[in-house]
Amino acid sequence: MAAPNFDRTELEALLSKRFFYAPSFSIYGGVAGLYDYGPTGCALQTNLLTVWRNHFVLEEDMLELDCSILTPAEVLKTSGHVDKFSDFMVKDTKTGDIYRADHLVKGVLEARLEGHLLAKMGKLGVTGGDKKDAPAKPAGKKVKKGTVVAVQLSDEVANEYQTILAQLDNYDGPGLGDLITRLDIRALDTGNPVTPPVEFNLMFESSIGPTGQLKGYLRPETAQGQFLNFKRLLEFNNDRVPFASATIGKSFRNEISPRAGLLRVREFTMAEIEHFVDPLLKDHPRFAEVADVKLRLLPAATQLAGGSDITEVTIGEAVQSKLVDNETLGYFLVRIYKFLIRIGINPDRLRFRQHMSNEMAHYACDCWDAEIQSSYGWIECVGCADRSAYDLSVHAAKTKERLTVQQPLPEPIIEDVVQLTLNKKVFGPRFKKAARVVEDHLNSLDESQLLALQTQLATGAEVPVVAGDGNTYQLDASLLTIERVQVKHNVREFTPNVIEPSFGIGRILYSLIEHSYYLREGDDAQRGVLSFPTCVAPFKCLVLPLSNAEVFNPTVQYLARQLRRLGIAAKVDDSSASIGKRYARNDELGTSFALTVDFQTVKDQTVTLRERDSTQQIRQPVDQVLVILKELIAEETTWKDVVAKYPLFTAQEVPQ
Ligand SMILES: Nc1ncnc2c1ncn2[C@@H]1O[C@H](COP(=O)(O)OP(=O)(O)OP(=O)(O)O)[C@@H](O)[C@H]1O
Repeated sequence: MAAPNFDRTELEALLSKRFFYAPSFSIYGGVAGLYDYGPTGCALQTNLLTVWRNHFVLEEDMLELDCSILTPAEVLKTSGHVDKFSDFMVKDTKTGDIYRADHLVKGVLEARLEGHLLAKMGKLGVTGGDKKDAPAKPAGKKVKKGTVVAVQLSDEVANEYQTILAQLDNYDGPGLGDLITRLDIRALDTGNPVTPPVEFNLMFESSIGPTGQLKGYLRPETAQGQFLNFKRLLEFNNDRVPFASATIGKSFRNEISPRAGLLRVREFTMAEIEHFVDPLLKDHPRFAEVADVKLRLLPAATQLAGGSDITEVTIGEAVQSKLVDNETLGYFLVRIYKFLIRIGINPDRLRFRQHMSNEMAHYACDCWDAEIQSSYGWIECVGCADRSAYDLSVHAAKTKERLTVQQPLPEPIIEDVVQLTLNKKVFGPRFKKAARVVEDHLNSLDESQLLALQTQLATGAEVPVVAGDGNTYQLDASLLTIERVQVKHNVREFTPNVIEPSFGIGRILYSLIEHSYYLREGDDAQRGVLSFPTCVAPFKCLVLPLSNAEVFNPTVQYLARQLRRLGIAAKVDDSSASIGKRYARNDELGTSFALTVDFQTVKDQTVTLRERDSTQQIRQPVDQVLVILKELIAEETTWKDVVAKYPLFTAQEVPQ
């Protein structure tokens, strides 16, 4: 749902005019899901990432990495992406248009509910939907695109639709297929029937090197590079956990149907953290600092009951009641919240949604998405999952590298274990080339399986086993011994668990733009303003001479030089447009402050300083204004404090 009076078309026109971002390759017709950032969007993204680095990497003492994007297939096979990183798609049976299955179900059910609402109000409504957002037409009826047909549903059916929508992320492919058949879900744009859902892997495939033999993929997330460097990172951190690594970089996903601007693209910047922690010690040393922070939570249980009501609790309470699995996960939820608020996300349009069981990877023990509400609805912008020991374990098993922590124990521990010892003199000659595969099979047996084998061997019989190559081998008691022994441990060895906050920067950036946008009454028309907090504003200060009269040049040049020296991103606008127009232009860019040089400046070396949102101005000597500006940008003072200290300068005193 959009903010009141919000018009996305107007905002998109502003973003295009002020070159925040634009479709890539547009003069060749463009490619869906690929965007170029212009000077304004680039500056906004850079500032957002600077805040991110300060907030996470510096504040939490994280180890930043920059790893390869091109990834050998073997790595992503081991991580599970080759087999499971997919979404379900359906095809319009007549036009061949492709839809992501869950998005189609959502679009159709939402349109039916909207039609139901209109019918209840006794109206035939027309929504402003365009082709891509067009609600479903009733089966078989020809209806103009963008039209919602008022069709009253029974309360029972309407309730069922609400419940399905609340749980949609919990449906797998077959589940979506059942819904499509049972509810007669049809293509949004044509009303034609669609095919059953089929799985589509989202990774872009490539080959590395000239032979084409080494298959690879463009990485779909930055996490794997961090896991593969775990040993080096651990050593860098003096062999101790917890610690966190972080990466900012591009990821690639061949999205089935990218239709929502920056929110669903095929190439995007991610900022990901992997926090490695002892599985037995998931408390967090700084949890007390955040325990009282209240978050808006949407628990899995609420969604499974078909609801969407927010539970507002402190993170301390949420962890204590086990709603949030552990302190470290809770700590990161608050840190994510604070980051998003800091850059200007509206806290009332931010919630943390817990994953339902089917939605969560089988190895994850708890997962929450920071969802931000925009005109596109509630959109996941940050995922925060406890991935347990999955990633390090699978890479260790595949590569035989020890991706574990060895922790010296204060007191040695004596442990009873079942030990397998091979009689190598007999084992090697007996199995020859197959010795390795039989040994691997035996090593893969757990204690109870080993004990069962020992019982069988003790009878003196030959025992057949099927090894990893699919062949059967005969074992007898001369080949091995299995016994219970006591082992003394001086170190504890464990695979750390990983808590992973994963940020989609483009989604955050777009949501921030929507939350910052408002319209202000101008002299002739309403003007858009992007009210970015100064820390992320693409440009902090505009310098403008009243006109292009020569007399203003020395002060304008002086101000520009001083702002450069202070490291303040500024723009000089000496175009011939009126002052009002130039202010308005910069309000659209989200520029926080403006310095105006006028005839009085020439007389007494004073300039005006204007603040974007209040449009208030003060007038002070040039060097004094620079000091004030520096303090404002460093957030050492606020505009409220400034106007409490210096008299306001009224607009009519600046001729326009
Ligand atoms: N196609 C995309 N375009 C832009 N950002 C994306 C895209 N896919 C994922 N992200 C961002 O990366 C973050 C982490 O990715 P994750 O794998 O958790 O997303 P996801 O659950 O696959 O997203 P979705 O269900 O929306 O496709 C998301 O929170 C989101 O901000």
